Amino acid sequence: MLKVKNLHKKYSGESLSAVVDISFSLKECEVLAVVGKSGSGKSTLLRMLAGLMKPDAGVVEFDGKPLKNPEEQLIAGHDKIKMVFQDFQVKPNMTVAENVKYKLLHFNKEYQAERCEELLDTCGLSTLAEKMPHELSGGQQQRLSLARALADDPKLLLMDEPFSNLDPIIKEDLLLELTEIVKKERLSLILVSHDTRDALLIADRIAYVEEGRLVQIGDNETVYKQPKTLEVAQFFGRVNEISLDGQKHFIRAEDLTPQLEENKFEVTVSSSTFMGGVYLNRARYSGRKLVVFYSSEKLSENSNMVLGFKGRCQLHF
Ligand SMILES: Nc1ncnc2c1ncn2[C@@H]1O[C@H](COP(=O)(O)OP(=O)(O)OP(=O)(O)O)[C@@H](O)[C@H]1O
Repeated sequence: MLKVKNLHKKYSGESLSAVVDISFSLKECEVLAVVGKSGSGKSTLLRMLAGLMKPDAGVVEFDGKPLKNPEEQLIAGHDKIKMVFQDFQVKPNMTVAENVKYKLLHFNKEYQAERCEELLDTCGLSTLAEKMPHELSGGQQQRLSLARALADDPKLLLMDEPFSNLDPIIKEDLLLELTEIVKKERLSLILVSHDTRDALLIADRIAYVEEGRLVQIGDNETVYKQPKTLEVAQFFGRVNEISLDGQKHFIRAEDLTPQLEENKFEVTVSSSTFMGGVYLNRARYSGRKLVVFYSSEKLSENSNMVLGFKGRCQLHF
């Protein structure tokens, strides 16, 4: 449904391009997370996908037709592509239900009432229908923004760091609810995030962007287990660079195991920090080289132990 071909964008006055030759496609009902470090070009890409920013080069095709850029039409954007903004964009003087109905004004009263009820139910707002926006919590306001976006009957939702200002558990719940809503409404979703947990939680595929370039796109497990570069690997968690017998091995912290009889080496523990559920340990080997690994028990400082890793856990770039 969405095809992105060789997109390029450089802001005037900037020496580096914000988006460099990005191409990918998105299927119907697919959820794609675009991840990358701050300043890597994620938001710029999303704005071009929404038709809110003109690319310097390249095309965005939606349902087989090139997307019009803002200079080619009176109101920027596309009817079926909806960007959900973080700053809520709700009408402060209307109730929750009125806020949603306002988006349905061009329909008859009966359909308005029916669709409004359905959307409030979908977004978990039924009991709050008569509340004013200022009476809602942050999460509830985000749900209202979503309900309003859904009222426009989009086929593709675009979200830039949704729910980022909420508590982690509330955010996690909302993201899971969002996947259900997206499935129920048969929508595709592109979500921008710098948080790998968001991406793994919600996406079918992950796109990793670095310095404006699409470094890797693939299903979640592939991107995690077979990262194309060390940067992609490190974005998803701590990676140890271990030199053993003159060879370099890249091993995730969770794949370094005490007492394993494979690829073993001796370390001295320098710290063991409780992280809730696991301890994060730092240790030295071969003099001063650092490794990081997890354990279920607290380890004693300066204790010596043997760590190992399975050959199949090695990351190859
Ligand atoms: N309006 C602008 N004018 C000039 N440069 C900009 C503008 N907006 C973004 N940039 C630059 O373009 C690059 C990409 O920015 P963008 O906001 O797309 O990255 P991002 O990955 O979304 O970052 P973050 O995760 O911090 O939001 C950055 O170097 C940024 O400084």
